Amino acid sequence: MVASMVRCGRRVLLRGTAVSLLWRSELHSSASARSGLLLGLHTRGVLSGSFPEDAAQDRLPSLLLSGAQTVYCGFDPTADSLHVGNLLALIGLLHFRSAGHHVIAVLGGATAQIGDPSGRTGERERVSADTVEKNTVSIRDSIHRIFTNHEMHFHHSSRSLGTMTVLNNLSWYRNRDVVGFLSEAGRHLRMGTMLSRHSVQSRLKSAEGLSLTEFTYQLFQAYDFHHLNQVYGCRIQLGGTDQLGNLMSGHDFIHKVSGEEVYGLTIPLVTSSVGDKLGKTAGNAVWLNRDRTSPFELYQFFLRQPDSVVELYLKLFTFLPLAEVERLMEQQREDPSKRVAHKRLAAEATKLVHGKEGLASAKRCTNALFHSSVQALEEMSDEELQELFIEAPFHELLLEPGTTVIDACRMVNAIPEGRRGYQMVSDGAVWINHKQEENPEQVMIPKLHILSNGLSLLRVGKKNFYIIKWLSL
Ligand SMILES: N[C@@H](Cc1ccc(O)cc1)C(=O)O
Repeated sequence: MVASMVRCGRRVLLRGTAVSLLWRSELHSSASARSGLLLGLHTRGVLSGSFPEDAAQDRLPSLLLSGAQTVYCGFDPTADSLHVGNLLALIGLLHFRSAGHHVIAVLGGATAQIGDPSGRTGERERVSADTVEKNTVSIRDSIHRIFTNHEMHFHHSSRSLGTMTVLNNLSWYRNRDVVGFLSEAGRHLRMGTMLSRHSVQSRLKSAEGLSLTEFTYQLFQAYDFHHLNQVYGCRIQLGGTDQLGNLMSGHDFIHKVSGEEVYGLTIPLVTSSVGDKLGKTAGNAVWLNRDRTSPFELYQFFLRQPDSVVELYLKLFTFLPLAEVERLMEQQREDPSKRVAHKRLAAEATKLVHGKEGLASAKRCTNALFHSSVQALEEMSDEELQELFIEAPFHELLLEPGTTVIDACRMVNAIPEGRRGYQMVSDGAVWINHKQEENPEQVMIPKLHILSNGLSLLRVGKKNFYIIKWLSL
């Protein structure tokens, strides 16, 4: 069993007293709408630390109370979809937006081509400019979708939301000449400090080492922060705990250029007990784009989480008030077999990522698969059915009058040829639309064997599924 935990949650506990004092002072400073945001996020576990470390004590809370701030977080489009691990950073931005602050998601069209060495044991394979561009489009869409879902389903307060902007950092590097950039920007970072970063040190010590390209990464992320500071007045950057070095470089850079105080806030990296990033166990990443991970799979991923983490995940991955989380946990303790907490977690997270329709699809698929519901099967679209039975071959067949069960099985090569196949059906190995069918000569009957959406779900043995879409002339 994979028990999960928030890795830097431990760090928070170690420094517990100091940190909670830091965030608590914000609560005392004002009762205005934005008060308690940092404390609230820290209590939920969404924020784990800040840079400068003592800023969370008074300067940062006062800044947040002084008026709407601009907060940013960056994502490198090295794949065509974000994954569950990135969801927490988006949720962090959404909390700030709900509190009336303006948020910017930066897509690293430029930085994805450099490759961030933070948290990586080896150099990334180079991603071509074309691929990065395609990835950027698909990730931009998913970020917009998630922000819209949040606005529609999770922002219940009368307070107005801050703005949300998605930018691509390639737009400010595309026309920069390399000599100009190095001679201007490069001067604001010191080699000694850059070399001391954990991401650099750990790689320098490894057999693979670190390329110059990767080493320059922190300069780019620092410059991004500076650019957003100049253009949008952005003074806060969010990032995973592995981003701390990059957040510090941004802080140093801006401090050198303008003397302005800016802040970094870290979000815990959620890892499984075996140390994998959340959702990346056994090479099976859980993605936020439907064509990679269906709403049903995402729903099941949260549903399957061990009991030990469900409370934490409700705080991290949903916007439910803490009192509601507590109430759910009480119900869960009363009757753990009902899995109320898991179900709510799965529903909330799926609705955030895929909207109401996505959640309905996840539930339909769950009913069709695990509760053998024919009605759910009947309501499913071709796309859903294929998502559900990812491995199952999909066949489009012409429905001729008199087609029998054995004909259908043979047409999709579900059973061996000849006598053996015939015997398998008679022995009860074949199920159509969740009903056992033991008569090979039985004619395929509409409504029973063929659902009103023109589909038949054929199962041979325990888990060999075949989807047939019947076409009639
Ligand atoms: N370095 C970040 C992504 C990022 C890119 C550009 C930025 O300006 C900020 C962050 C990561 O790998 O997660």
